Amino acid sequence: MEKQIFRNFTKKLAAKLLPARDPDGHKGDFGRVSITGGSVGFTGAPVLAAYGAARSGSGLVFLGVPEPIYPIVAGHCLEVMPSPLPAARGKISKDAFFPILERLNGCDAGLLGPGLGRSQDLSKLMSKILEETETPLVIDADGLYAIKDRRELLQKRAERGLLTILTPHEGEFRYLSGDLAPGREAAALDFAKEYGCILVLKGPETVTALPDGSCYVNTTGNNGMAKGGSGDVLGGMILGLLGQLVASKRSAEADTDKAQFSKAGISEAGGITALAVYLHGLAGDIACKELGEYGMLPSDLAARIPAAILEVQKNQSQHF
Ligand SMILES: NC(=O)C1=CN([C@@H]2O[C@H](COP(=O)(O)OP(=O)(O)OC[C@H]3O[C@@H](n4cnc5c(N)ncnc54)[C@H](O)[C@@H]3O)[C@@H](O)[C@H]2O)[C@@H](O)CC1
Ligand SMILES: Nc1ncnc2c1ncn2[C@@H]1O[C@H](COP(=O)(O)OP(=O)(O)O)[C@@H](O)[C@H]1O
Repeated sequence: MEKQIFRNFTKKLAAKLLPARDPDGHKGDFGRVSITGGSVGFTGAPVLAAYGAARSGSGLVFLGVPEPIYPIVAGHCLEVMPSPLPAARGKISKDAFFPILERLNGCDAGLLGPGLGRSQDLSKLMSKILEETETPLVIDADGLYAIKDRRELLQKRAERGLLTILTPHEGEFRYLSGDLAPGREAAALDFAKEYGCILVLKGPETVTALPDGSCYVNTTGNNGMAKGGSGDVLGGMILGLLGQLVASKRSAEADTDKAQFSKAGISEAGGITALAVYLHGLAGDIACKELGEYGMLPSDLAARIPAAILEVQKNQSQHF
């Protein structure tokens, strides 16, 4: 009988899953991560994602955006390292394939999609990247739209032992052909099993489903987060924590192939993903207490990720 665990994610579990930080660690030990996104009109999404990753403990965060928005994005980046990518009509163009691939291949994890925009060329470009890179990937927002008709690429990555995490809200889940009729948990699990990916179905009580049939149901968050940009912060947080997981495996076993995710590895990645969802909601709850659900912004949430992590760390010292 397959596993079907509907576990409410608690602070105690968060404390257990929060990755330990080596006191002697350097930035390379805490994950190099890459974000690809942005377009004219969507300049905030990639920056919010980048700060979601940076505030979650990433050692190095790279951000690739189309050349026309590069000066705006760079003006919002201090710790994050932005670079301009070839563009056409305000969006990343197909000529960006090699620079994106090269950057991804040098990283522990990549995020594709925040503010990317939509076009046939972008769908082809994203599909080619999914086929070519072995780096673990988080796909969000317009990245999901880009691959909606090429979902077999997810199964192919899974067959090669490559990790892919998808983060749709219910609207995005529907156009990925997800069927919500059986209920959110069952729907997320069906999709994760069919495509061999980790599926984060966002909303109140976000569900993180794993292909092995287990899933986590989140317990944090509030309606002050129902504002454009909150999801972008979450994509970055998942990326940041995933990068740390991959980097820790890389340093623990010198000969580990970062591309291969065993069953145990996927289970760990699922735990880290659910942890990111929990911390994202907790940061939102802290922002809500201070600012209220009307006025709090996704950038306020991103600024409170450190407070959320500290609250979980306090629980670590109480229980372990
Ligand atoms: N500051 C920024 O630069 C922002 C950029 N954003 C970017 O805008 C692009 C479009 O993203 P959107 O999510 O707005 O795409 P859409 O608004 O096109 O959403 C896709 C579909 O889902 C429906 N939908 C939206 N949210 C839903 C929910 N929570 N539950 C059920 N159905 C829902 C919509 O009605 C639509 O049919 C993305 O690339 C995203 O990253 C947004 O995140 C907003 C902020
Ligand atoms: N009412 C709510 N309660 C708890 N969390 C919410 C609520 N509304 C939205 N969220 C969270 O906020 C985020 C919204 O992401 P998303 O729908 O992708 O929007 P966007 O990409 O525009 O930021 C998700 O993580 C979701 O779980």
